[in-house]
Amino acid sequence: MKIKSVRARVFEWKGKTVPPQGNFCSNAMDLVYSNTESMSTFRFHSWTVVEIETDDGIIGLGNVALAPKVAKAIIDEYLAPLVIGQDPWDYEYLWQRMYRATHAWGRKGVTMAAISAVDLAIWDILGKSVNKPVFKLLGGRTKEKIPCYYSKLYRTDLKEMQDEAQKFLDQGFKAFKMRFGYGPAHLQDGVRENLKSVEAIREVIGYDTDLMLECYMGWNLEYAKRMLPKLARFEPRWLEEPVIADDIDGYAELNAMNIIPISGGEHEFSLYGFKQLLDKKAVSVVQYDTNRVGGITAAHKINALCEAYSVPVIPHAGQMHNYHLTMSTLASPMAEYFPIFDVEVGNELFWYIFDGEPVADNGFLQLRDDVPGLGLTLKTEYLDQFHIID
Ligand SMILES: O=C(O)C(=O)C[C@@H](O)CO
Ligand SMILES: [Mg+2]
Repeated sequence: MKIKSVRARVFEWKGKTVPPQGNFCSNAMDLVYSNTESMSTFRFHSWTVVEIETDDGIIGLGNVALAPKVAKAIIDEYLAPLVIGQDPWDYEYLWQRMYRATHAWGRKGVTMAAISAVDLAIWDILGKSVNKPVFKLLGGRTKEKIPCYYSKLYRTDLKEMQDEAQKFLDQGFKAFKMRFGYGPAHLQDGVRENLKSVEAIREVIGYDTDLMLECYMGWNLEYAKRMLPKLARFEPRWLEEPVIADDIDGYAELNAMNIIPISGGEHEFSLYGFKQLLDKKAVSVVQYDTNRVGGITAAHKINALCEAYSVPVIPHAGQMHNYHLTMSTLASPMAEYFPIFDVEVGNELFWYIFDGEPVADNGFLQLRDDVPGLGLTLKTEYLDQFHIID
Protein backbone atom coordinates (compact mmCIF):
# COMPACT_ATOMS: atom_id res chain seq x y z
CA MET A 1 0.00 0.00 0.00
CA LYS A 2 1.35 3.48 -0.87
CA ILE A 3 0.17 7.02 -0.09
CA LYS A 4 -1.17 8.51 -3.33
CA SER A 5 -2.33 11.99 -2.24
CA VAL A 6 -2.56 14.41 0.69
CA ARG A 7 -5.29 17.06 0.79
CA ALA A 8 -5.46 19.72 3.50
CA ARG A 9 -8.56 21.91 3.57
CA VAL A 10 -9.33 24.73 6.00
CA PHE A 11 -12.93 24.74 7.24
CA GLU A 12 -13.73 28.35 8.19
CA TRP A 13 -16.92 28.58 10.28
CA LYS A 14 -19.30 31.26 8.95
CA GLY A 15 -22.28 30.15 11.02
CA LYS A 16 -23.68 31.56 14.25
CA THR A 17 -21.16 32.22 17.01
CA VAL A 18 -21.93 33.08 20.61
CA PRO A 19 -20.13 36.31 21.58
CA PRO A 20 -18.02 35.70 24.68
CA GLN A 21 -18.90 37.26 28.03
CA GLY A 22 -16.23 39.58 29.44
CA ASN A 23 -13.50 37.85 31.45
CA PHE A 24 -14.87 34.43 30.48
CA CYS A 25 -11.46 32.80 30.69
CA SER A 26 -8.15 33.97 32.11
CA ASN A 27 -5.41 33.56 29.50
CA ALA A 28 -1.82 34.41 28.56
CA MET A 29 -2.81 37.73 26.98
CA ASP A 30 -4.40 39.08 30.19
CA LEU A 31 -1.03 40.41 31.34
CA VAL A 32 -0.45 42.29 28.07
CA TYR A 33 -2.12 45.68 27.77
CA SER A 34 -4.39 45.69 24.71
CA ASN A 35 -7.67 47.22 23.64
CA THR A 36 -8.85 43.95 22.07
CA GLU A 37 -10.57 41.10 23.93
CA SER A 38 -7.72 39.11 25.52
CA MET A 39 -9.01 35.64 24.47
CA SER A 40 -9.39 36.76 20.83
CA THR A 41 -6.30 34.86 19.66
CA PHE A 42 -7.49 31.68 21.41
CA ARG A 43 -10.43 30.95 19.14
CA PHE A 44 -10.98 27.78 17.11
CA HIS A 45 -13.35 29.06 14.43
CA SER A 46 -11.34 27.41 11.66
CA TRP A 47 -10.12 23.85 11.51
CA THR A 48 -7.86 22.10 8.97
CA VAL A 49 -8.98 18.67 7.80
CA VAL A 50 -6.40 16.37 6.22
CA GLU A 51 -7.46 13.59 3.86
CA ILE A 52 -4.78 11.10 2.82
CA GLU A 53 -5.66 8.61 0.08
CA THR A 54 -3.78 5.39 -0.65
CA ASP A 55 -3.31 3.67 -4.00
CA ASP A 56 -5.97 1.13 -3.04
CA GLY A 57 -8.53 3.81 -2.28
CA ILE A 58 -8.44 4.01 1.51
CA ILE A 59 -8.91 7.59 2.78
CA GLY A 60 -7.57 8.56 6.20
CA LEU A 61 -8.84 11.63 8.09
CA GLY A 62 -6.66 13.90 10.24
CA ASN A 63 -7.31 17.31 11.78
CA VAL A 64 -5.50 20.30 13.27
CA ALA A 65 -7.01 23.32 15.02
CA LEU A 66 -3.89 25.36 15.89
CA ALA A 67 -3.22 28.09 13.28
CA PRO A 68 -5.12 26.06 10.67
CA LYS A 69 -4.14 28.14 7.62
CA VAL A 70 -0.46 27.99 8.56
CA ALA A 71 -0.78 24.27 9.26
CA LYS A 72 -2.26 23.79 5.78
CA ALA A 73 0.64 25.67 4.20
CA ILE A 74 3.18 23.52 6.10
CA ILE A 75 1.37 20.33 5.04
CA ASP A 76 1.07 21.39 1.39
CA GLU A 77 4.60 22.79 1.10
CA TYR A 78 6.70 20.48 3.28
CA LEU A 79 4.94 17.42 4.73
CA ALA A 80 2.89 16.05 1.80
CA PRO A 81 5.96 15.58 -0.45
CA LEU A 82 7.64 13.64 2.39
CA VAL A 83 4.86 11.03 2.69
CA ILE A 84 3.49 10.70 -0.86
CA GLY A 85 4.67 7.44 -2.45
CA GLN A 86 5.47 5.94 0.96
CA ASP A 87 3.95 2.95 2.79
CA PRO A 88 1.71 4.25 5.65
CA TRP A 89 2.68 1.21 7.72
CA ASP A 90 6.14 2.77 7.93
CA TYR A 91 4.57 5.36 10.24
CA GLU A 92 7.60 5.75 12.54
CA TYR A 93 9.86 6.31 9.52
CA LEU A 94 7.37 8.83 8.07
CA TRP A 95 7.05 10.60 11.43
CA GLN A 96 10.84 10.91 11.70
CA ARG A 97 11.01 12.21 8.10
CA MET A 98 8.49 14.96 8.88
CA TYR A 99 10.02 15.78 12.30
CA ARG A 100 13.65 15.89 11.12
CA ALA A 101 13.05 17.57 7.76
CA THR A 102 11.39 20.53 9.56
CA HIS A 103 13.58 20.41 12.67
CA ALA A 104 15.32 23.70 12.00
CA TRP A 105 12.07 25.61 12.46
CA GLY A 106 9.54 23.00 13.56
CA ARG A 107 9.81 20.80 16.69
CA LYS A 108 7.06 22.68 18.57
CA GLY A 109 3.95 24.70 17.83
CA VAL A 110 2.15 24.72 14.53
CA THR A 111 4.64 22.50 12.67
CA MET A 112 4.19 19.72 15.22
CA ALA A 113 0.43 20.28 15.01
CA ALA A 114 0.65 19.89 11.21
CA ILE A 115 2.72 16.72 11.60
CA SER A 116 0.06 15.51 14.05
CA ALA A 117 -2.72 15.97 11.49
CA VAL A 118 -0.84 13.94 8.87
CA ASP A 119 -0.03 11.26 11.44
CA LEU A 120 -3.69 11.00 12.52
CA ALA A 121 -4.72 10.43 8.90
CA ILE A 122 -2.03 7.74 8.54
CA TRP A 123 -3.28 5.89 11.63
CA ASP A 124 -6.86 6.18 10.35
CA ILE A 125 -5.65 4.42 7.18
CA LEU A 126 -3.85 1.71 9.19
CA GLY A 127 -6.98 0.89 11.17
CA LYS A 128 -9.19 0.91 8.09
CA SER A 129 -6.74 -1.31 6.18
CA VAL A 130 -7.04 -4.10 8.79
CA ASN A 131 -10.67 -3.31 9.72
CA LYS A 132 -9.74 -2.48 13.34
CA PRO A 133 -10.31 0.65 15.45
CA VAL A 134 -7.03 2.51 16.09
CA PHE A 135 -7.09 1.70 19.83
CA LYS A 136 -6.80 -2.00 18.89
CA LEU A 137 -3.48 -1.21 17.20
CA LEU A 138 -2.17 0.60 20.31
CA GLY A 139 -2.94 -1.77 23.15
CA GLY A 140 -6.61 -2.55 22.77
CA ARG A 141 -9.51 -2.05 25.13
CA THR A 142 -8.24 -1.29 28.67
CA LYS A 143 -11.65 0.05 29.83
CA GLU A 144 -15.21 -1.21 29.46
CA LYS A 145 -16.02 2.47 28.77
CA ILE A 146 -14.16 5.78 29.23
CA PRO A 147 -15.02 8.06 32.18
CA CYS A 148 -15.13 11.68 31.00
CA TYR A 149 -15.35 15.09 32.60
CA TYR A 150 -17.65 17.91 31.55
CA SER A 151 -15.56 20.79 30.26
CA LYS A 152 -16.96 24.28 29.86
CA LEU A 153 -18.18 26.46 32.77
CA TYR A 154 -16.55 29.58 31.34
CA ARG A 155 -16.66 32.43 33.84
CA THR A 156 -19.95 34.27 33.48
CA ASP A 157 -22.80 35.24 35.87
CA LEU A 158 -22.48 32.89 38.85
CA LYS A 159 -26.14 31.81 38.70
CA GLU A 160 -25.72 30.94 35.00
CA MET A 161 -22.64 28.90 35.87
CA GLN A 162 -24.54 27.11 38.64
CA ASP A 163 -27.45 26.35 36.30
CA GLU A 164 -25.00 24.96 33.71
CA ALA A 165 -23.32 22.78 36.34
CA GLN A 166 -26.69 21.52 37.62
CA LYS A 167 -27.87 20.66 34.10
CA PHE A 168 -24.86 18.45 33.42
CA LEU A 169 -24.77 17.04 36.96
CA ASP A 170 -28.31 15.87 36.22
CA GLN A 171 -26.95 14.21 33.05
CA GLY A 172 -24.69 12.05 35.20
CA PHE A 173 -21.29 13.79 34.92
CA LYS A 174 -19.14 13.05 37.93
CA ALA A 175 -16.34 15.52 37.11
CA PHE A 176 -16.35 19.13 35.95
CA LYS A 177 -13.78 21.65 34.71
CA MET A 178 -14.45 25.36 35.18
CA ARG A 179 -12.58 28.44 33.98
CA PHE A 180 -11.30 31.31 36.08
CA GLY A 181 -12.08 34.75 34.73
CA TYR A 182 -9.41 36.72 36.52
CA GLY A 183 -5.68 36.84 37.12
CA PRO A 184 -2.89 39.12 38.39
CA ALA A 185 -4.08 42.09 36.34
CA HIS A 186 -7.42 42.09 38.20
CA LEU A 187 -5.91 42.59 41.69
CA GLN A 188 -7.79 41.71 44.88
CA ASP A 189 -11.21 42.05 43.26
CA GLY A 190 -10.16 39.35 40.81
CA VAL A 191 -8.99 37.09 43.62
CA ARG A 192 -12.36 37.46 45.32
CA GLU A 193 -14.24 36.81 42.08
CA ASN A 194 -12.16 33.70 41.36
CA LEU A 195 -12.83 32.28 44.83
CA LYS A 196 -16.55 33.12 44.59
CA SER A 197 -16.88 31.23 41.31
CA VAL A 198 -15.29 28.05 42.71
CA GLU A 199 -17.45 28.27 45.83
CA ALA A 200 -20.56 28.67 43.66
CA ILE A 201 -19.79 25.55 41.62
CA ARG A 202 -18.94 23.49 44.69
CA GLU A 203 -22.32 24.54 46.15
CA VAL A 204 -23.98 22.82 43.19
CA ILE A 205 -21.82 19.74 42.57
CA GLY A 206 -20.82 19.09 46.19
CA TYR A 207 -17.63 17.29 47.20
CA ASP A 208 -18.34 13.78 45.90
CA THR A 209 -17.74 15.14 42.38
CA ASP A 210 -14.35 16.04 40.90
CA LEU A 211 -13.74 19.72 40.18
CA MET A 212 -10.86 20.89 38.01
CA LEU A 213 -9.78 24.52 37.72
CA GLU A 214 -8.54 26.04 34.44
CA CYS A 215 -6.27 29.11 34.30
CA TYR A 216 -5.31 28.70 30.60
CA MET A 217 -1.87 30.27 31.11
CA GLY A 218 -3.48 33.41 32.54
CA TRP A 219 -1.72 33.62 35.90
CA ASN A 220 1.95 33.90 36.86
CA LEU A 221 4.06 32.17 39.51
CA GLU A 222 3.66 34.83 42.20
CA TYR A 223 -0.12 35.01 41.79
CA ALA A 224 -0.51 31.24 41.63
CA LYS A 225 1.53 30.84 44.84
CA ARG A 226 -0.90 33.22 46.55
CA MET A 227 -3.98 31.52 45.12
CA LEU A 228 -3.11 27.88 45.84
CA PRO A 229 -3.59 28.05 49.65
CA LYS A 230 -6.85 30.00 49.16
CA LEU A 231 -8.17 27.34 46.75
CA ALA A 232 -7.12 24.26 48.76
CA ARG A 233 -10.38 24.19 50.78
CA PHE A 234 -12.31 23.52 47.56
CA GLU A 235 -10.35 20.27 47.07
CA PRO A 236 -9.78 20.64 43.30
CA ARG A 237 -8.50 17.59 41.46
CA TRP A 238 -6.04 19.80 39.58
CA LEU A 239 -5.16 23.39 38.72
CA GLU A 240 -4.51 23.66 34.98
CA GLU A 241 -1.93 25.78 33.14
CA PRO A 242 -1.38 28.37 35.91
CA VAL A 243 1.63 29.83 34.07
CA ILE A 244 2.75 30.06 30.44
CA ALA A 245 3.95 26.82 28.84
CA ASP A 246 7.63 27.91 28.78
CA ASP A 247 7.72 28.51 32.55
CA ILE A 248 8.50 24.87 33.33
CA ASP A 249 10.38 25.81 36.52
CA GLY A 250 7.31 27.78 37.61
CA TYR A 251 5.15 24.71 37.03
CA ALA A 252 7.62 22.61 39.03
CA GLU A 253 7.67 25.08 41.95
CA LEU A 254 3.87 25.13 42.14
CA ASN A 255 3.62 21.35 41.87
CA ALA A 256 6.26 20.93 44.58
CA MET A 257 4.13 23.03 46.97
CA ASN A 258 1.90 19.93 47.05
CA ILE A 259 -1.22 22.00 47.77
CA ILE A 260 -3.14 21.26 44.57
CA PRO A 261 -1.93 18.96 41.75
CA ILE A 262 -0.77 21.03 38.78
CA SER A 263 -1.75 19.89 35.27
CA GLY A 264 -0.58 20.96 31.84
CA GLY A 265 0.68 19.85 28.46
CA GLU A 266 -1.86 21.02 25.88
CA HIS A 267 0.76 23.57 24.75
CA GLU A 268 3.73 21.20 24.95
CA PHE A 269 5.00 19.18 22.01
CA SER A 270 6.90 15.96 21.24
CA LEU A 271 8.16 13.13 23.42
CA TYR A 272 11.10 15.31 24.47
CA GLY A 273 8.84 18.11 25.67
CA PHE A 274 7.06 15.70 27.98
CA LYS A 275 10.28 14.08 29.14
CA GLN A 276 11.31 17.55 30.32
CA LEU A 277 7.99 18.13 32.14
CA LEU A 278 8.22 14.72 33.83
CA ASP A 279 11.92 14.94 34.74
CA LYS A 280 11.25 18.29 36.42
CA LYS A 281 8.09 16.95 38.13
CA ALA A 282 6.41 20.00 36.60
CA VAL A 283 2.95 18.40 36.34
CA SER A 284 0.93 15.83 38.24
CA VAL A 285 -1.40 15.31 35.26
CA VAL A 286 -0.24 15.24 31.61
CA GLN A 287 -2.64 16.80 29.11
CA TYR A 288 -1.14 16.56 25.63
CA ASP A 289 -3.51 16.90 22.68
CA THR A 290 -2.92 14.20 20.08
CA ASN A 291 -3.65 16.65 17.22
CA ARG A 292 -0.87 18.92 18.51
CA VAL A 293 1.79 16.83 20.26
CA GLY A 294 2.93 14.79 17.23
CA GLY A 295 -0.10 12.64 16.50
CA ILE A 296 -0.73 9.08 17.61
CA THR A 297 2.86 8.04 16.92
CA ALA A 298 4.13 10.56 19.50
CA ALA A 299 1.22 10.31 21.96
CA HIS A 300 1.59 6.51 22.18
CA LYS A 301 5.22 6.95 23.24
CA ILE A 302 4.28 9.64 25.79
CA ASN A 303 1.66 7.29 27.27
CA ALA A 304 4.45 4.78 27.95
CA LEU A 305 6.65 7.51 29.47
CA CYS A 306 3.81 8.61 31.75
CA GLU A 307 3.19 5.01 32.80
CA ALA A 308 6.85 4.70 33.79
CA TYR A 309 6.67 7.97 35.76
CA SER A 310 3.26 7.06 37.28
CA VAL A 311 1.80 10.37 36.06
CA PRO A 312 -1.76 10.06 34.68
CA VAL A 313 -2.53 11.16 31.13
CA ILE A 314 -5.82 12.98 30.58
CA PRO A 315 -5.53 14.38 27.06
CA HIS A 316 -6.71 17.91 26.28
CA ALA A 317 -10.04 18.50 24.57
CA GLY A 318 -11.49 15.03 24.19
CA GLN A 319 -12.26 14.17 20.52
CA MET A 320 -11.76 10.82 18.85
CA HIS A 321 -8.03 11.22 18.23
CA ASN A 322 -7.53 11.43 22.02
CA TYR A 323 -10.11 8.82 23.03
CA HIS A 324 -8.18 6.06 21.22
CA LEU A 325 -5.10 6.91 23.29
CA THR A 326 -7.10 6.91 26.54
CA MET A 327 -8.82 3.62 25.70
CA SER A 328 -5.52 1.87 24.95
CA THR A 329 -3.63 2.48 28.22
CA LEU A 330 -4.25 2.22 31.97
CA ALA A 331 -2.05 5.34 32.28
CA SER A 332 -5.03 7.38 31.04
CA PRO A 333 -7.96 7.14 33.49
CA MET A 334 -10.32 9.68 31.96
CA ALA A 335 -11.08 11.93 28.98
CA GLU A 336 -12.04 15.58 28.63
CA TYR A 337 -15.44 16.13 27.00
CA PHE A 338 -16.83 19.23 25.29
CA PRO A 339 -20.55 18.73 24.78
CA ILE A 340 -22.06 20.16 21.58
CA PHE A 341 -23.01 23.82 21.97
CA ASP A 342 -23.51 26.78 19.66
CA VAL A 343 -20.02 27.75 18.48
CA GLU A 344 -18.39 29.93 21.12
CA VAL A 345 -14.62 29.61 21.71
CA GLY A 346 -14.66 26.90 19.04
CA ASN A 347 -13.63 23.98 21.26
CA GLU A 348 -16.94 22.49 20.10
CA LEU A 349 -16.42 23.14 16.35
CA PHE A 350 -15.38 19.52 15.66
CA TRP A 351 -19.02 18.51 16.29
CA TYR A 352 -19.95 20.53 13.18
CA ILE A 353 -17.22 19.02 10.98
CA PHE A 354 -17.17 15.32 11.82
CA ASP A 355 -19.65 12.52 12.33
CA GLY A 356 -18.71 9.63 14.58
CA GLU A 357 -17.71 11.45 17.77
CA PRO A 358 -19.16 9.56 20.77
CA VAL A 359 -21.77 11.40 22.86
CA ALA A 360 -21.31 11.11 26.64
CA ASP A 361 -23.80 8.88 28.42
CA ASN A 362 -24.05 9.33 32.20
CA GLY A 363 -20.46 10.61 32.32
CA PHE A 364 -18.96 7.90 30.13
CA LEU A 365 -17.87 7.53 26.49
CA GLN A 366 -17.83 4.35 24.43
CA LEU A 367 -15.65 3.35 21.48
CA ARG A 368 -16.85 0.51 19.29
CA ASP A 369 -14.77 -2.55 18.41
CA ASP A 370 -16.42 -2.79 14.98
CA VAL A 371 -15.67 0.72 13.68
CA PRO A 372 -12.29 0.75 11.88
CA GLY A 373 -9.71 3.52 12.01
CA LEU A 374 -10.45 6.66 14.06
CA GLY A 375 -14.17 6.22 13.40
CA LEU A 376 -14.88 9.62 11.86
CA THR A 377 -16.46 10.78 8.62
CA LEU A 378 -16.98 14.31 7.33
CA LYS A 379 -20.37 15.72 8.30
CA THR A 380 -22.44 17.20 5.46
CA GLU A 381 -25.19 18.81 7.59
CA TYR A 382 -23.32 22.08 8.27
CA LEU A 383 -21.16 22.27 5.14
CA ASP A 384 -23.08 25.34 3.93
CA GLN A 385 -21.99 27.18 7.11
CA PHE A 386 -18.29 26.74 6.34
CA HIS A 387 -16.09 28.54 3.86
CA ILE A 388 -13.65 25.87 2.71
CA ILE A 389 -10.13 26.73 1.54
CA ASP A 390 -8.72 23.89 -0.59
O1 LIG B 1 -10.16 22.49 27.49
C1 LIG B 1 -9.08 23.00 27.85
O2 LIG B 1 -8.28 22.48 28.65
C2 LIG B 1 -8.70 24.28 27.25
O3 LIG B 1 -7.62 24.76 27.57
C3 LIG B 1 -9.64 24.97 26.31
C4 LIG B 1 -9.49 26.48 26.32
O4 LIG B 1 -10.36 27.01 25.37
C5 LIG B 1 -9.79 27.16 27.63
O5 LIG B 1 -10.06 26.32 28.62
MG1 LIG C 1 -6.70 23.68 29.23
